[in-house]
Amino acid sequence: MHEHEYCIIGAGNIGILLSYFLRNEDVAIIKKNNSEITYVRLLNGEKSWEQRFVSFEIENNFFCRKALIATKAYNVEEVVSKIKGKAENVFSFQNGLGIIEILVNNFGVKNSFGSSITYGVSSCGKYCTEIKGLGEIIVGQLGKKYDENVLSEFSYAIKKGGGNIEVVDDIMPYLWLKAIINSAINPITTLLGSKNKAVIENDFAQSLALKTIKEGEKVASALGIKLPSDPEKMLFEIATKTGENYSSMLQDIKNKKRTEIDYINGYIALQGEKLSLNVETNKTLYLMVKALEKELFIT
Ligand SMILES: NC(=O)C1=CN([C@@H]2O[C@H](COP(=O)(O)OP(=O)(O)OC[C@H]3O[C@@H](n4cnc5c(N)ncnc54)[C@H](O)[C@@H]3O)[C@@H](O)[C@H]2O)C=CC1
Ligand SMILES: CC(C)(CO)C(=O)C(=O)O
Repeated sequence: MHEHEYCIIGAGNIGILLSYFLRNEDVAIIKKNNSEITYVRLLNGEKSWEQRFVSFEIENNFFCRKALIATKAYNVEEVVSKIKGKAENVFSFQNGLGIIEILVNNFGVKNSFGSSITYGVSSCGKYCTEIKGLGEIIVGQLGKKYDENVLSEFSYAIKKGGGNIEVVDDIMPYLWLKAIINSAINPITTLLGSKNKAVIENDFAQSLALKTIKEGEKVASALGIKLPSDPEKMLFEIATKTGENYSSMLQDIKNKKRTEIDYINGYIALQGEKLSLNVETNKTLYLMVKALEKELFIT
């Protein structure tokens, strides 16, 4: 049986970024199929790094003290069903909402950790990822820090590997803040086929983005979630900082891959509807992106 301190599930962009920060720890990479991972590679400006890791399939017999789920949001349920009983503490790194709840339902609140990542990484080939924008990892648990030891071990290891990380008391407001920003940038740039800067430079796109954000703020507030910063201000900051990038949703559509819209605008709209709030803008953006996926035969 494989036993490791860290298992990174998913050797995509975020999985490789995490493997880089944790390169000196006891790490295994868990992959989807039996394709051989000879090494993973990360490009950071002029610098390039590559390393071999122990890797095996999720069906194998293993036990991990910390399992880091680095798949897309729509793969989390399946991953969780496959690692139940094989992992002690489980971390999620997905954009969007409703993910940490899946962990809590399966591993309990004390062993579930959520995060919000503002690094920007994109693929540069098989098992290769490129850092496009520096950011940070904000990590925490639901409501409060239940396991300070696990949080500090993880944060110490990431820092040692050169990553920026902040541990917070309750991760939920951070997850909502990031999701509200994504709810404005991602679908609008996807539908326009534009870079992120379109939501600030195109005045029509900007007013749609601000309407979307206002709705998300209303839903969060009705749920009693106090956002850690002003999402409107953050929209301008993030769209400026990542202005030349294409959002992950637009990249997914360009690559004919499923988007995470269900976990962003879809989730916000659903919560808003349950509270009888007007969430028409989020609902419309959700339906437009789902319609686009269908037109492109993406399932
Ligand atoms: N790329 C970025 O800059 C950022 C991404 N995120 C979030 O991180 C998450 C991951 O994004 P990326 O790394 O870009 O996606 P990706 O598509 O590059 O990587 C996902 C990986 O998970 C693997 N996977 C799927 N199911 C699996 C299974 N059952 N077992 C093992 N591996 C499995 C896939 O084969 C793929 O290699 C997404 O939710 C995204 O929104 C968050 C912040 C920034
Ligand atoms: C912050 C932003 C919008 C950067 O592109 C992002 O998280 C994404 O594309 O998913």
